[in-house]
Amino acid sequence: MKFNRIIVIVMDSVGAGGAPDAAKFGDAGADTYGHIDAAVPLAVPNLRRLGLGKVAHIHDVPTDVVGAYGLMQEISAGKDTTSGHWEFMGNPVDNPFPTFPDAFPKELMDLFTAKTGYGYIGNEIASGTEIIERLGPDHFRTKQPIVYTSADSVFQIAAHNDVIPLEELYRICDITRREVCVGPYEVGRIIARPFVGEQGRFVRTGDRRDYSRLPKRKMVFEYLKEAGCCVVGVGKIGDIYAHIGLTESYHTSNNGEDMAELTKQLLAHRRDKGLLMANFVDFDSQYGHRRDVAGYAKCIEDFDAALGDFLPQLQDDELLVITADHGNDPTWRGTDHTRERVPLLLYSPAFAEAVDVGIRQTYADLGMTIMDNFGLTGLEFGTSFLNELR
Ligand SMILES: O=P(O)(O)O[C@H]1O[C@H](CO)[C@@H](O)[C@H]1O
Ligand SMILES: [Mn+2]
Ligand SMILES: [Mn+2]
Repeated sequence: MKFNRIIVIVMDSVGAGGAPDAAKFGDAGADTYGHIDAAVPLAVPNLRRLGLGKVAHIHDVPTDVVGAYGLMQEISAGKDTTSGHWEFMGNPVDNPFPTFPDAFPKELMDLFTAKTGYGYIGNEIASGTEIIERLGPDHFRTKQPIVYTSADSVFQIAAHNDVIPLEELYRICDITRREVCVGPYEVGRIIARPFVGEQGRFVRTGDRRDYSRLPKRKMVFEYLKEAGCCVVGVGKIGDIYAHIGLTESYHTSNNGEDMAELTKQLLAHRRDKGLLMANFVDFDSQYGHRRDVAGYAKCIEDFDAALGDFLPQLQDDELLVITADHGNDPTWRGTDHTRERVPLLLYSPAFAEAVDVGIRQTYADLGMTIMDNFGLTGLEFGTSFLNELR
């Protein structure tokens, strides 16, 4: 089968457990879908119709499956968003991005001050919502940004909009990306974390911005763009792929906006060939890292309901792919991502039968399938599953 448009939805962090190398990450047994469903049985009729029940450990509700389904395994050295996404598009990350379990060394922070002109408070491993409440008074008093990291390869910079205006925060992040976090300090992402409100009730705004490091290999987006295809990113896609190879990019603030924008772009691109891709971040940022099981379950159910309105809009010449970039089991220890396999759910109204595409050995199988669909070559990693679809 061939399609004119491929629509990829990444449900950020909604893994299905079972990664063979999970123990290397301290995650043997982690299972985002399985553990959420064990706590709050999920009502997800649309995902089930696409075959979710065949690949995730969720309670058994007999359903007529209309999609093709499988799982994908990650080969990248990391379990962060960037590694997962880049691997989708043919660029697995060979060396782990640097992490800083003891916070950033003085040498790096001195460089931060020299290059940005700002001091800093914090410089610790922290949860973003907790650290802004705790250091809020210091932040207002000193006017310095709050710097923190996590188990991921991230340099996060939080500032209240009244202390450091948004554009100034972005400027600090941009300098940090280009001139501070370089060489051995080349972290996966610099993240701007603006917030507003009163002490005790601070809220982070949707103006978060991620500054990705640059990929070392050419990825699917660039091949598509060169071939004259549209490459439309929705949500964090532009940031995650360092704005390379996109023909259009639409920033959004939450899952609801993602679905609305994706639907709008689908309708706007009906005459084009190419890729539309959205990353739905709320699962991860609002619930996974917060270890909020009930909230995560509700978020999945809300997504499923929105999917119920999206699916009937698809045409025969369109293929929908729903997957995830890593796990973030909200029942697991800590507050970080978990190494897991991810579901691979495929659907087109042109499908005649449900097909099991098995356990894919790398996320790059998705990218290779997209290349195959558009008759492109050049990607080093991945095996296409296009011929398996019926
Ligand atoms: O606690 P917050 O600020 O949400 O940070 C989380 O968001 C980062 C990027 O996804 C992760 O590394 C995790 O630390
Ligand atoms: Mn992610
Ligand atoms: Mn995350």
